[in-house]
Amino acid sequence: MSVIQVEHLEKKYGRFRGIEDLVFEVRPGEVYGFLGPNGSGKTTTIRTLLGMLKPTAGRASILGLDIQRDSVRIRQKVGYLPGELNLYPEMTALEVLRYFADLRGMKLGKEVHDTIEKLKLDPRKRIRDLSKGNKQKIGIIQAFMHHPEVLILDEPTSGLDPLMQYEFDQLILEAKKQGKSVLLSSHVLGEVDKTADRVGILKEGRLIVQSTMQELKCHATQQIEVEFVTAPSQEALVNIPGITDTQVQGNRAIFTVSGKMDSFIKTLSRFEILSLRSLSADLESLFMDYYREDSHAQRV
Ligand SMILES: Nc1ncnc2c1ncn2[C@@H]1O[C@H](COP(=O)(O)OP(=O)(O)OP(=O)(O)O)[C@@H](O)[C@H]1O
Repeated sequence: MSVIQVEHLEKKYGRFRGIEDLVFEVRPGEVYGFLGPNGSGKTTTIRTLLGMLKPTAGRASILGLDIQRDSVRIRQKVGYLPGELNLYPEMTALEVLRYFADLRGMKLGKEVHDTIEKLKLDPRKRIRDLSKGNKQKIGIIQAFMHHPEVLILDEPTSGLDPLMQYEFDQLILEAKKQGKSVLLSSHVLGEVDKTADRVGILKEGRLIVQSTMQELKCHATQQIEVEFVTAPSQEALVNIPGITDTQVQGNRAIFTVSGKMDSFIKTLSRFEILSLRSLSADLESLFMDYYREDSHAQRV
């Protein structure tokens, strides 16, 4: 059974499009990266799933509960981080976290204090004195604190520095290890690529692509730097299937490989090779292509 099941969900704001005909699922123990540029409908989807907005068509369920009928029970079972967090400015970080814990009938345990430390949040500071990133940490901690089976996080890492992004990834990977399911929205692929199993890309209210991260990586171009024992002739390196660009300098070459590596590796095996180094896959530019192009292709 899917943990989140979305069937032809639509939300219009009067005449204006929010989301249209959304179909996707989040499976048990899966991290689903919900990606899209500004205004593509990520927040509308999440707010509809949590019963804050009424869908204009379609249906969805979370843990088998209907998003319209059972929204109160859903909210109890889900850890939610809203896109915009409104916190009382005069309270300290710790007071706010205690307040969230009280709402859930729990005490702040050692685990929460450990996370406060890991994320380097100063619990004594007042909300009004905290930076955007530090406020975001409070949002993240409250979403995880009651050990929910499902996490729905709207742009959780906006405002976090790379070190904190790393700590956040560890929290997500730990939750995944415990079998939890996560819907993680972002407008940047790099924010979900260490944790997501699958991604869905939204554009103008519609899902234009669904893919596993593995498959997405297969479609991304990748640069491979090869050092040959003796410089190969230029002719020997042209027309290799899957190679979109080759730069040769002396006995070194950088190949831009698109898709599968198989033909490339087989061609290389004819040469005597000193070293081979993979430069990182260019996922970001693949992602930008999806944002730009009008494709409505659907890959799963
Ligand atoms: N209350 C509203 N009334 C009218 N249109 C709205 C309302 N809220 C959102 N929209 C529209 O719905 C569309 C989707 O917006 P939404 O906020 O869901 O996108 P998003 O992907 O979360 O964007 P961002 O990354 O900027 O937060 C946009 O065109 C937006 O203008």
